Amino acid sequence: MTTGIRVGTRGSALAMTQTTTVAERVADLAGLPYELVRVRTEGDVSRGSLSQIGGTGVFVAALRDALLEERCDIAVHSLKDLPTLPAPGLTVASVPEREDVRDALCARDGLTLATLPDGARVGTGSPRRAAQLRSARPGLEVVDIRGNVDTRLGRVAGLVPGAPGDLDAVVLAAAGLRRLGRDGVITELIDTDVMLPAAGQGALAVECRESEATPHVREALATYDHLPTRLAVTAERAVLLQLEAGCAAPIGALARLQGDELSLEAVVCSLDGRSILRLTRSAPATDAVAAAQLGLELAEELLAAGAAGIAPLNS
Ligand SMILES: NCc1[nH]cc(CCC(=O)O)c1CC(=O)O
Repeated sequence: MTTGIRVGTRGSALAMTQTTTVAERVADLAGLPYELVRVRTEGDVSRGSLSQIGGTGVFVAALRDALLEERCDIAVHSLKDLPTLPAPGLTVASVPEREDVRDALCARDGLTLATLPDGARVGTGSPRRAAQLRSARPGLEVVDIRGNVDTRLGRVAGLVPGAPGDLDAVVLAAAGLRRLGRDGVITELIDTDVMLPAAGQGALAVECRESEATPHVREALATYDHLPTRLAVTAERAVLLQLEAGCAAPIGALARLQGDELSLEAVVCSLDGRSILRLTRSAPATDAVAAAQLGLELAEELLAAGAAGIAPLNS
């Protein structure tokens, strides 16, 4: 009997493309076949707003259960959706090379942040994006939306034929649009000086059981790991961990590795976008311990500068 790699995935178009890309690469490296195992998550089922569903990791918990119950062998997550606390018995065995980290404006008529008229309605479900949008353009009306990528794009007037667009623009992660082949709708890749992305944005995480017994699978995942990306996201996530921040907190974090130097930037925003605390810190980082330490130190600096008074950190 041949034992292939069972790869757990959510059913959304984005999850399916991400997972298929990873599965093909891992299977190729391991020299084994693979099959996809579809898992429904609470985040896909519920229609409530993300902040209403509450708790971290609504998209992730069901996949982790499937791993622990041995219904699949590896699971692919968007790293920014992965709770900062590890799951007992599981390990993030691979963090592949990151896609574009930026947020993308998808507007009607080619409009950009600079050219959207005052009063324009811009959709996002993310308090981080909402706050930074309000800060960049106080005249915009930010509208709370959710749903998968196509649902969101369909809300923009004239963007998706036949969809009743009631918004002037939406903001989505460039990475997701690229992976879906939908980056043609992007009218502006928002500079990270204007909008700092979420910790882990644009990166994927491949999780497996700590006790995963197949050496070919373990080795394939280790080979697929991209150290610069892993160091960057480790630092970014350490900021959230140290701030005890929830997944809906208005916080951005972005690290970049230049040579051996890891440069980490983080922002904490008030929900109305009027107070923005943004700090940068660098340190030599060649391993995950040093990267995590950098994130921890930047979080302490943010707290010392009053982060807890600016934003609802635990939301
Ligand atoms: N929270 C949903 C989610 N999780 C990951 C991505 C995009 C891809 C990525 O950041 O890797 C998205 C959609 C979005 O924010 O536009």
